[in-house]
Amino acid sequence: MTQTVRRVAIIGGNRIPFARSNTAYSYASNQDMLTAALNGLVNRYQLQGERIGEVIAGAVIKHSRDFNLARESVLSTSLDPQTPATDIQQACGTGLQALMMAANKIALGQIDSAIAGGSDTTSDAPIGVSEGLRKILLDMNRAKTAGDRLKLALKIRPKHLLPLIPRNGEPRTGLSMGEHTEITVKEWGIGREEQDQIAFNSHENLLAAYERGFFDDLVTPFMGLERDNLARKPDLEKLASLKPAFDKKSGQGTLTAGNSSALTDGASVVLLASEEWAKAHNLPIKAYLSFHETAAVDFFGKDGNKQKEGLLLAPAYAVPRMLQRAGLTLQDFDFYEIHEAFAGVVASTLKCWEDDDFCRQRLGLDGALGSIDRSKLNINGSSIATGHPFAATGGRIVASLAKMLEEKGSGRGLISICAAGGQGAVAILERP
Ligand SMILES: CC(=O)SCCNC(=O)CCNC(=O)[C@H](O)C(C)(C)COP(=O)(O)OP(=O)(O)OC[C@H]1O[C@@H](n2cnc3c(N)ncnc32)[C@H](O)[C@@H]1OP(=O)(O)O
Repeated sequence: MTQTVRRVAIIGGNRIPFARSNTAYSYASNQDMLTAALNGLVNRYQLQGERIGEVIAGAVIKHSRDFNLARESVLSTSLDPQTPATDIQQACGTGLQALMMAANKIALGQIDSAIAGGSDTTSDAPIGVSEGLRKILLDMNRAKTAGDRLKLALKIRPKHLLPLIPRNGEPRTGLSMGEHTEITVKEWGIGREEQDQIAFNSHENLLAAYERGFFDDLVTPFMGLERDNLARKPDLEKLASLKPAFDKKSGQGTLTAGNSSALTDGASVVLLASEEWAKAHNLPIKAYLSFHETAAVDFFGKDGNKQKEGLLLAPAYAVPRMLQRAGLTLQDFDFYEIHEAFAGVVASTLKCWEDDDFCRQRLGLDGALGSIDRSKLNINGSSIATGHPFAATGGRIVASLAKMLEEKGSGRGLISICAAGGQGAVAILERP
């Protein structure tokens, strides 16, 4: 039996405006937000009653009540309830990873249509209870008599009541994403000025994109919010005046609240399909997802490995591997969408590719990949200005890039997303 691989079409996406945590969506759950993003997509492409091949989506910060978040959200929309749904998690790579998995099923002919995306909220982060209290509560739940329950309740001590607040940290190192990035920018000699300029461009580009109506058919208002509420008119002097946010003591810290992505709430989804399905539904194709790749790095020096790598630098490895498979160079792109976890990550990643020694020794190439034309980088803003609801960033980027390619008429765009756990997810979208 032979198996043909089909092209995977991006029809389009939808997201709700992203909100700085503890602001507009303080009382929204992941399910509320993912459902809103899905409903916007359903309305835009008239998918009411449609049985989609599969919905794949996830969240990084989840309550146990979320269960299969993707399925529960599907059941809250007007999609056919016979639409199967799968929940996934790959830290900040979740949205793009969901898309890759859905694309592979379409490419192999297992399904004809899919919706992929994600949702995240740090406003509604689960607060855990201490291990001691958890054990007592479980025992109380199993206790047969009121007396037994009371005996167990009397074991509760003040120390048991300390809550477990989730921390935005890397479990194996105990360092936050920002602390890791401070190490990376020092290693790569990335200065404050370059980081602030990337942040400035992000806000300026996002605001300009909103003004020219670029997001009119990509963003559905939610809970009274019409635009990403972290976007602000940028001011380089103000950016330069902000104090270091993660390295506060050494006097050498360069990451600030201005050049880092902020904790954010939001959700995004993308509709993808086979060409046949798109044609049968009379839906124009914006772009094709032609290549994708993931990579992981040893960021903590397992077994004394001295060649440990920057936590958020895995895309520096994933992109060259993907370029090799695609037979492309780093310069063969009209658009570069590099997720701005921190401006310092964008600058460090670009510097890796410009560095002859890095490319030879770590990537095994014949020489540096070279520079990109920075005027093609994140031209409609990225995570510093929009905000970064972890699992929703992949869908935001894919939907925006597909629309940019549609507007341009033809071309190619590179997506690069770094993720906690030392991982990276990257992809190429093309419009012939
Ligand atoms: C793979 C990945 O993606 S890893 C990334 C995962 N995400 C993260 O790790 C989140 C990182 N970010 C954070 O933890 C937080 O946003 C922090 C620590 C950087 C900043 O948090 P906060 O201190 O609460 O930020 P806050 O929004 O209050 O800003 C601090 C100040 O900077 C100012 N500021 C922030 N951005 C800007 C800007 N663009 N221009 C001017 N001023 C700004 C604020 O107005 C505020 O000023 P004020 O104190 O006078 O009110």
